[in-house]
Amino acid sequence: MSLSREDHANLLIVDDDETIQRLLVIAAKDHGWRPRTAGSGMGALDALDDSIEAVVLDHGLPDIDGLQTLERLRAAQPDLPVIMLTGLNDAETAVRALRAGAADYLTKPFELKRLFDLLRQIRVDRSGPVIAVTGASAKLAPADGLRSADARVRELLRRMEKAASLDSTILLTGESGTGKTYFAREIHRLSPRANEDFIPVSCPALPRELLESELFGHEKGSFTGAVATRAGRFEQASKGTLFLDEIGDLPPELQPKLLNVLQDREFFRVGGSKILRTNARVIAATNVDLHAKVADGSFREDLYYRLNIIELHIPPLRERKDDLPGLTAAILGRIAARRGTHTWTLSPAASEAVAAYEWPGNIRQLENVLERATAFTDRNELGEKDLVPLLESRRDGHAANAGGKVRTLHELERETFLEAYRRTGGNKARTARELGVSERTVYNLLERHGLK
Ligand SMILES: Nc1ncnc2c1ncn2[C@@H]1O[C@H](COP(=O)(O)OP(=O)(O)OP(=O)(O)O)[C@@H](O)[C@H]1O
Repeated sequence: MSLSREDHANLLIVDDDETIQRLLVIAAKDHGWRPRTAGSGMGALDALDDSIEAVVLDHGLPDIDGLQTLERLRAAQPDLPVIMLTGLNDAETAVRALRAGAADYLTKPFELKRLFDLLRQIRVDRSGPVIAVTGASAKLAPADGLRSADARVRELLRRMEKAASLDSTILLTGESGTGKTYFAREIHRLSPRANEDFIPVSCPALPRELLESELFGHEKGSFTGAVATRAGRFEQASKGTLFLDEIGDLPPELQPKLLNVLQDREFFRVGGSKILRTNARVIAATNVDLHAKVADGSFREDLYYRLNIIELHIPPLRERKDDLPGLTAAILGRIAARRGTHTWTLSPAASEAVAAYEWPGNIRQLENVLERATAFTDRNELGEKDLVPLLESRRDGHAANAGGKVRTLHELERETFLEAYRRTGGNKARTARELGVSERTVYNLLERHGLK
């Protein structure tokens, strides 16, 4: 183990190859860093202290490997950005490093310039309040959602961008309305498949037989109503991205079929006997705890691990309140652009009300509230009065018997439905779950009460 300790070092270089160590030290100094070196995983842990701003970590180390070192370093300092150096063609390690929280990875041999560009960006990210992610997305116009004032979300964005280029299956987790679909589209947009199709499929929206046919296609005559042969979404998305929303609702009968297609890329159409192949990249999303579903036997463990190659968890809005001003401005800008009007600002009191609220329906609810608040004002500034009545408390709305007046069943249904629908920020799947009905019933209710 070689370990050189310099006071106030801010970059830890971990590599057992002394030539590379020396090279990196010289380059680091040239780029204004104060390097410290370690030649092993345990050495890296010894060398870590609060002054270290970032780590460059080789995977092939003599004692504990780079991934284990990464895990221990991040357990010691959860926000520590680590750039992993992996071997050529070692995509698996790269994926595992990103899953374990690496900020980025580089395959050896790499250009020093690329490494120090990444390190510079890490510094910028850490010092600036609102930044755009680097790399592929920087070449495109940075989307609103790819900015964050929250360190945890910035890290997520970096991992997301990296994962976009890898073609691996991704599992997006997070509460309803946190932006899983939005992120899935962004991942597709940042991926090499950007010019191909992005095909979303909502698992609970269809009954089992139709979902199977939707995903895998069917042969003519394979069931009543199958009047013609139809290609499924896996075929259509073969060059692009297939987004499986609410994957936790995938019926048990379809889980083995999805597992097969993820493992072997092969499947049959419903009623078909010809093996078909697909190259679709799969992004799945869930707002339920799939672990718990595995534990209670309603979701296959092997499928869970197949889907969860890279997990990206989007925190709820109440845990990233620093992002509220940026998201509010972005959403207001979007509404203004759509309506062809000026945009709006929030008065200090309105901003405070927004910040104090818990946003159970997350970004979708924020969007709905801003849509409604801006619909009825001629002013450029939204005040507390424009917003507060739209921020419902969970206890509100139980007006089934308000004023002792007897309601018709139709009215009660409408109120109960609307309450759940608003509380979930207009999310149909979650409304369905809250009310214990199917998602199709939610569509019927919207229709029946003239809310479509
Ligand atoms: N980062 C963001 N910036 C701006 N708008 C966003 C962002 N994330 C999400 N949104 C908007 O918030 C709304 C809800 O997002 P989205 O549908 O992606 O959530 P979701 O997590 O997929 O919800 P569900 O689990 O209910 O399907 C969308 O209209 C989306 O455009």
